Amino acid sequence: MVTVRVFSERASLTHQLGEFIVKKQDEALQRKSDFKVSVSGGSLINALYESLVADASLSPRVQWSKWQIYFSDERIVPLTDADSNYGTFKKIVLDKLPSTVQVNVHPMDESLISNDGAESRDNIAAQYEQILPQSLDLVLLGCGPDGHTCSLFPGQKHKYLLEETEKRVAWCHDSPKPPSDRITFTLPMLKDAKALCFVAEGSSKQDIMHEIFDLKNDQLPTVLVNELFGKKTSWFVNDEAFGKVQAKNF
Ligand SMILES: O=C(O)[C@H](O)[C@@H](O)[C@H](O)[C@H](O)COP(=O)(O)O
Repeated sequence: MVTVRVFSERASLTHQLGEFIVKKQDEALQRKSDFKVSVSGGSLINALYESLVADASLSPRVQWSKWQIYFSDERIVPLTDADSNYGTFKKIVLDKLPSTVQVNVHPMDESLISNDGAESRDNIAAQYEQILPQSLDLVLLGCGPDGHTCSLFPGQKHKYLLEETEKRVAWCHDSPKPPSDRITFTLPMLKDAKALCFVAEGSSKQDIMHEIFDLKNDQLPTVLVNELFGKKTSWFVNDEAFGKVQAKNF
């Protein structure tokens, strides 16, 4: 059973998303000295800016210096490339913070990119796995119109990613969403996280929301996440994305 929150106003969605994240931060900081969170790419990053930076009632409650920030998936490009999830997060969120704020961010090691070949790609994933904690306090996720999350894509060609039981970070090749070369958290990494949170907005997500929440097509990575980790999984969606969903219980 997942928790789904549907909003008609963008400002309410981003505010409640921010409240949710700050609550997870505060709970983590009651137990220990830092808050370990991972971020995905795509439209989520703009929502995070609205929630955590632009929202004047929430931004003072974000204890950035205690955050350890990782990436749920990353495109294998230099960190300054327009396609880099780290680069986008830096530009949209981190660069907007006052210069006095210190944040601990853990991007992919870009010095490993120049070597070609499968072995080196596997090594980038393995090296990223090395720097990850055993358990993240919160994993922030997007959902693509094909039902992917992180860089776990549906379909036979990418089944190896969903079938991974050992590696916590894997190399995703031939991604249907460019760029084609990526690293991604796998299900074992998501399994050990304390909480998972999806954000999905807009009419381009209508058909896939229907497939996820009404048809529960278990070939979709997002449905697998809901089924395997439902209790700790929350969705923040808007009316437009949820326009075709009939289900009332999730
Ligand atoms: O690096 C990536 O491509 C993302 O991490 C990816 O998994 C994203 O979260 C979804 O594709 C949703 O993106 P949108 O919200 O932009 O549709």
